[in-house]
Amino acid sequence: MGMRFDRVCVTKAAREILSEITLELTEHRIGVIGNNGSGKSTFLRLFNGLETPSSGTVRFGDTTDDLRRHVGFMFQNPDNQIVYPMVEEDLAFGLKSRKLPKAEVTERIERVLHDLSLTHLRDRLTHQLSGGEKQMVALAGVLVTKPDLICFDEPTTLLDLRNKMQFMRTLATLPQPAVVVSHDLDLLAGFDRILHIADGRIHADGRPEEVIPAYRALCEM
Ligand SMILES: Nc1ncnc2c1ncn2[C@@H]1O[C@H](COP(=O)(O)OP(=O)(O)OP(=O)(O)O)[C@@H](O)[C@H]1O
Repeated sequence: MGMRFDRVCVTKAAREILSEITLELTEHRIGVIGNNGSGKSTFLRLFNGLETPSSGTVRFGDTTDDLRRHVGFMFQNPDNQIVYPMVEEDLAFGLKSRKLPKAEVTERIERVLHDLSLTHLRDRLTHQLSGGEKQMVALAGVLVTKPDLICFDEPTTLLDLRNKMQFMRTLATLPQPAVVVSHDLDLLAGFDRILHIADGRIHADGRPEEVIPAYRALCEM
């Protein structure tokens, strides 16, 4: 099961931000690259309904509804994602609407904190965390919901080398497919498919060993 974009356009303030995007995405790891302002974040937000197309359709499998239930989203800025004062409360928040038994909520939180080596942050105040710690807590908040697919918008920008490596290990072991927008081209090198977006269109679409060097060459011109 994958995402399908059919002739998707997004227009804002009378300007076309994304134009006629038609794609079927079934690969396990998909990277999205492109210059600032090219439309990458707008494209990614379409995956879970944070953005709606001005025309065209976005489907997960057969459904256009309830994309948010299927698709988890990690924001570029973790402050957009963390809402509760305590880390543990914040992680439980994402599970509230799912009406899970309390024991399962606790078990999921403990497991994710352990897997990300974040157990020491469980009782910390979220507003006192460093940027990188917040980014890791935001990742934990996505993982506890066990989405079918996960979108990451610039997930490593605030991370130090240790946490970046932790993130990369986590990404490598995630069972779900993931779509990652990043300017960190090394992060995407081992991916299955890379989309290069330029001026709101898919400029190139293929294997990283083809698309990334071509993008680098364009940037050097
Ligand atoms: N609400 C809005 N109204 C008008 N223009 C917008 C709006 N949201 C985004 N844009 C414009 O759409 C374009 C694409 O923005 P987007 O954030 O998708 O780019 P991006 O490729 O993710 O950029 P970056 O790499 O800098 O994060 C930009 O020119 C931006 O200014």
